[in-house]
Amino acid sequence: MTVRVGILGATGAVGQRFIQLLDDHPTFELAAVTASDESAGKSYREAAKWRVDTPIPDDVAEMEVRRTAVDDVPEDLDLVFSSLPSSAAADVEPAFAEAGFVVSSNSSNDRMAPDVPLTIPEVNADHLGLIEVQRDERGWDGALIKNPNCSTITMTPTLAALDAFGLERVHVSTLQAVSGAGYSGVTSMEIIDNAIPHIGGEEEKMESESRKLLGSFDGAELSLHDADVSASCNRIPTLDGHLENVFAELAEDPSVDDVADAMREFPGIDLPSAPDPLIHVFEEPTRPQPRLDRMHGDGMAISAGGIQETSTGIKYNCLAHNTIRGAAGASVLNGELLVEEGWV
Ligand SMILES: NC(=O)C1=CN([C@@H]2O[C@H](COP(=O)(O)OP(=O)(O)OC[C@H]3O[C@@H](n4cnc5c(N)ncnc54)[C@H](OP(=O)(O)O)[C@@H]3O)[C@@H](O)[C@H]2O)C=CC1
Ligand SMILES: N[C@@H](CC(=O)OP(=O)(O)O)C(=O)O
Repeated sequence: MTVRVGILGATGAVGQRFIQLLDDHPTFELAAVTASDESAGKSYREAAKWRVDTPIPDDVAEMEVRRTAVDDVPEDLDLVFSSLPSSAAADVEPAFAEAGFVVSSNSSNDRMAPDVPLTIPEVNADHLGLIEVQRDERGWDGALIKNPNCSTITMTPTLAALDAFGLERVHVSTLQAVSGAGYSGVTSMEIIDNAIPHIGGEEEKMESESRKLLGSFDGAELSLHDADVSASCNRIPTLDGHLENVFAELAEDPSVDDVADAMREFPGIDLPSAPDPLIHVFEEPTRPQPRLDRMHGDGMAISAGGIQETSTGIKYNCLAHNTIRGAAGASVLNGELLVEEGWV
């Protein structure tokens, strides 16, 4: 089966990751790339400042970049990935869904909308059922689904594993790579020899998105998980890979081994881009590390380590590649789930 896909915002940092991940994909065939009006009409090679560590695929390099508008992309696209700035995505994505396109988006707008599935396939695939609610409420033939923020997606599979012991409260502190801010997001003068203890909006996203992902869907309505989540977000001078220190309080009192087993055995999913295992648990207290561990499972695995008991529960570290598992790879995996479950 071949699924014809397009990418909205294909020339940007996340768009380039999409192109890298879709090259030689077993199911998805890239049929259209869009960007801003300034790039439209150019070849992809001309329009994109290519910064990914593999060459631009030859066929993509010669593709013409289209305007990001419903009437400028082929009508027969089966699935559209979106990596637009959220300010542009807020109008564009609903217009595509209304016109009948199924949109798998990485942008932050609408992630918390009650009728928009926010999905990590291994954690809450059943939330895709919200598409029916969305179509009823909005009168759309297409659909809009989201993957979470990169820092949220790094910790949430480990929290899902811990929920077997009754997740009650989470404190998390992040050490986030500069690529999360985009190529020009932080200047070298700001970040070299430094750490910046604030990332606008990030803490609120981690606190709300994680509770939606871990929440339950009864077929009509989604309830947020009861856990209290508090985040503190920091930018550090790594290139890729967000490392996070998590402190969790649980209803039960599992041992370190119980927690490690629950993470190791947390089920993955059988989709082309899914890692196996989902969570790689290290015994060494000095792992995971961004440079050494961000490419586990081709950049799609979550790494965890340093699991210890505390006076109130459990603490550990976790890590994921922020622009692969945390961005383009997450949207591609959601696209694969949409195909598998018959929404595309
Ligand atoms: N989860 C994560 O870790 C990350 C998520 N993100 C999110 O992904 C999205 C994209 O980020 P990133 O790739 O860094 O952004 P970039 O600025 O690198 O790329 C933005 C893309 O959107 C296009 N674009 C910009 N404005 C418009 C517009 N008004 N209409 C149509 N197209 C437009 C650009 O085209 P052109 O080249 O012509 O300007 C480009 O293709 C953002 O929402 C960001 O927050 C980003 C990084 C990491
Ligand atoms: N804010 C994230 C990246 C990002 O753009 O997140 P979001 O997808 O929520 O907009 C970071 O700085 O690492």
